[in-house]
Amino acid sequence: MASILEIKGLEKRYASGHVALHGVDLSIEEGEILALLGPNGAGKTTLISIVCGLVMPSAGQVSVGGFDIRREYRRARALIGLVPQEIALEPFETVWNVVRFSRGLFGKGRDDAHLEDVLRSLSLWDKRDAQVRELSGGMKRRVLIAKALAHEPRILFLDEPTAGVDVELRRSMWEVVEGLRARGVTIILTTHYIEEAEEIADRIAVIAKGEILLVEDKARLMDRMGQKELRIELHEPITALPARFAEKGLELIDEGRAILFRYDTRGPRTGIASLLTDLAAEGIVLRDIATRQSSLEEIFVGLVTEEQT
Ligand SMILES: Nc1ncnc2c1ncn2[C@@H]1O[C@H](COP(=O)(O)OP(=O)(O)OP(=O)(O)O)[C@@H](O)[C@H]1O
Repeated sequence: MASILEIKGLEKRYASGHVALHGVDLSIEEGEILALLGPNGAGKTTLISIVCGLVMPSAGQVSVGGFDIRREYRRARALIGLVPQEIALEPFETVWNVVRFSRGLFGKGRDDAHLEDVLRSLSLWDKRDAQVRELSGGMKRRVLIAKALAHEPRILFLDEPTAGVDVELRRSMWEVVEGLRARGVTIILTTHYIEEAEEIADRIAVIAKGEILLVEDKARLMDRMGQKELRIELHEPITALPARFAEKGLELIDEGRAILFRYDTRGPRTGIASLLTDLAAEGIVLRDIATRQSSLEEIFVGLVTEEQT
């Protein structure tokens, strides 16, 4: 599939001397959802701002749909929709005018059918004549998305779409993103909520201290780096694990009612079979066993900590 965004050797040194981006390379395929995951201050907003032409890069190249963001700024920018972190909307303007003006700003001709389609897809059609100030926080966020889609961009940036919103609103934003994906919009979202990346992204890029630590297909990442946990419920609680088990990295949890065993899915042997035999030999009777894949959160924390040590 063709790439819609190409970033090569991107550097940003702010006037303060702070290096916010350090040799970033990234290629985004048309139609995918990429989550740019990183802790506070990692450089996510700086990266988006450069692609959108709001911040000047110190070095490197960025092209959107084949257009260089500096030499062919207008053509590149026309392909991008940006949903900023902060809600900045004119309170007395109607929803309809917000999207109509935004389309006009990009020099696009009037297309009421497209705007209706965008508003309907974001469940805002009934609110088209309402003023922005009358809307709930969740609706205002959706208006920001509608505004960003008004000029028919091919790529949409969502900068921390759910920062500071409650769990319910976060879920409804995820549904909106899912709907946009179904319409073929390429989406790059920044987040420091791992749960968010895990839920909606096709690929995950991890950024820390201005460097991309990895970019990988979500499922493959979880598979490659994933550890599994085996939780063994005991029939009777025990006070301590026999010494030979401590060496295997077993942990006694839930006040002696369960044992936790972490194993690597990539190894030639998991060690589960011998563990179960050994437990039986010690007279430990099992009640139930369950396995769990480690979450992206554990993978992420592992990566960022590895980088810092
Ligand atoms: N205008 C600026 N001048 C100097 N330093 C800046 C400027 N803007 C950002 N920075 C610094 O660059 C680094 C990256 O900031 P950026 O906002 O890109 O990070 P982020 O990953 O988006 O963080 P957050 O998740 O907190 O939004 C930070 O250390 C920040 O303090």
